[in-house]
Amino acid sequence: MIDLQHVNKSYGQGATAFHVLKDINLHIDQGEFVAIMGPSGSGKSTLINIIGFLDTAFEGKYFFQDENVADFNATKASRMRNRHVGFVFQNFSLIHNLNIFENVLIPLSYGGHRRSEVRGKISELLESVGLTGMENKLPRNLSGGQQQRVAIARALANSPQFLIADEPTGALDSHTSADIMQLFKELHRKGGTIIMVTHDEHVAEQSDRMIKILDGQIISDTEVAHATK
Ligand SMILES: Nc1ncnc2c1ncn2[C@@H]1O[C@H](COP(=O)(O)OP(=O)(O)OP(=O)(O)O)[C@@H](O)[C@H]1O
Repeated sequence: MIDLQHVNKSYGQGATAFHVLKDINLHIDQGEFVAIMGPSGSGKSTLINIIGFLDTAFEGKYFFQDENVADFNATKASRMRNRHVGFVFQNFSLIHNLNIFENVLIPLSYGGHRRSEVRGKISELLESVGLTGMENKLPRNLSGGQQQRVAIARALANSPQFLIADEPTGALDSHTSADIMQLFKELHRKGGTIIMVTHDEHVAEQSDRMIKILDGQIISDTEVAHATK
């Protein structure tokens, strides 16, 4: 599904150019649960920005279901993002003056759905993340873990082909972090494709495949052994 071939990315030009991603070759299939690890500044965000169609200014090829992402213009990239990718961030990125229903509605309204049409869909999404009946609450009245669950429901709203989660447990205590990882594992069991960036080895070990990046290069790409699945 995701196929990066000899991808290079530099910021700036000429003598001041900074080569961030170096000859990245990466294939991710539908249904995989991948963790990307690496120290600060190693290029993880740059890589997931390319994978999630946020950045199309790179060298090399990125085939997403046989289309070369390098050929996308801004309109096409944003359409692909909205249709195919769900984003989950460390700080949840909820809109604070909108209630939970309205936060989950945002990606659906880009897709042209009206509020009345999606009421049932939003209840189902909230149920799937364990937040049944929370529609009318404001984000500030929820715990960090619950806010991340709302963000995950919002990311799933358009039934994306894959989720990109950038340090999804980075702002959570270890107990809540474990709960959120259980939710990701459940989504993965149901067939979801998840690409997660994390600094935390314990979090990465919950995935099925660990990719380590150092100085813009993939230095290892290994299957994670699970005692029980
Ligand atoms: N827009 C930009 N312009 C110039 N340099 C940038 C830009 N974005 C990132 N960089 C540089 O590219 C390198 C890789 O950054 P990136 O954010 O991809 O790393 P990261 O592994 O995600 O780090 P972190 O874990 O701290 O988020 C860093 O040295 C960073 O300073």
